[in-house]
Amino acid sequence: MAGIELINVHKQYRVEDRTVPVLRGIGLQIPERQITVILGRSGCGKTTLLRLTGGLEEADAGEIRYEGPHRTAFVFQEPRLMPWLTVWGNVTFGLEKREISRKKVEDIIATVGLTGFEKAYPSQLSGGMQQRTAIARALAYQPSFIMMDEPFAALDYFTREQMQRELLRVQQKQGSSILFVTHSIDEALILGHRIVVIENGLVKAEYRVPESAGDRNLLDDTFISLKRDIIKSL
Ligand SMILES: Nc1ncnc2c1ncn2[C@@H]1O[C@H](COP(=O)(O)OP(=O)(O)OP(=O)(O)O)[C@@H](O)[C@H]1O
Repeated sequence: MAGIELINVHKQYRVEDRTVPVLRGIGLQIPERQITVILGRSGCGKTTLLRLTGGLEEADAGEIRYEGPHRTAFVFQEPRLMPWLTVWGNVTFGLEKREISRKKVEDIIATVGLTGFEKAYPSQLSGGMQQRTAIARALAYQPSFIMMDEPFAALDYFTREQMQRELLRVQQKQGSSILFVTHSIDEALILGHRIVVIENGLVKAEYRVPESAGDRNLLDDTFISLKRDIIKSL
């Protein structure tokens, strides 16, 4: 299976004279062209797992194997846009002209619903629009994987719901490979093709969301029973 494989990954931090073990032997397959959600309580090591998988930090032990070409983009809780650049400037920041065509940038901006705002500055955008710009920037980088760390956590309920639906649509359209961290079970159920529950630095449980789940009505029996199972495992 193409994607990323984590084999017995360990990570600990030192805080003053204490050692804080965070990941204690994570084994995980992260397939391409799907959304894999990492779910767990606050402090269980989700962000650490994402940072290691994305190459921002190194594991103390174990192995992270990338199959195929490897290029990672990140989307964080805050959009982290350059305030002095427009939407267009932010989306294309750091990219050479030959790396991406004008048409492709226009398509990506359209995909995230920002057509007409290319010349706007971050201060002129709502929180949701800023986060859409951050997602467009990640897509423009044409990564093999997008690492998303609670990207909608700072948004209000309605914007968050809308952004989740939009992300699913974008993922389906682009066939993107996404690793998505959240502590919200509902968000995991709305977005995940696979949901991985982390506890005590280990993979506690893995769930596959049935393909037939279609447009993801969380009040469907399938989702209610899946949610019940996840709550039991948390
Ligand atoms: N750079 C660091 N130095 C020391 N300790 C750290 C560092 N980064 C994370 N930790 C510790 O590792 C543990 C896991 O942190 P992490 O941010 O991965 O958890 P999380 O599951 O993403 O939490 P949350 O949902 O609250 O964001 C925490 O106890 C945290 O204090």
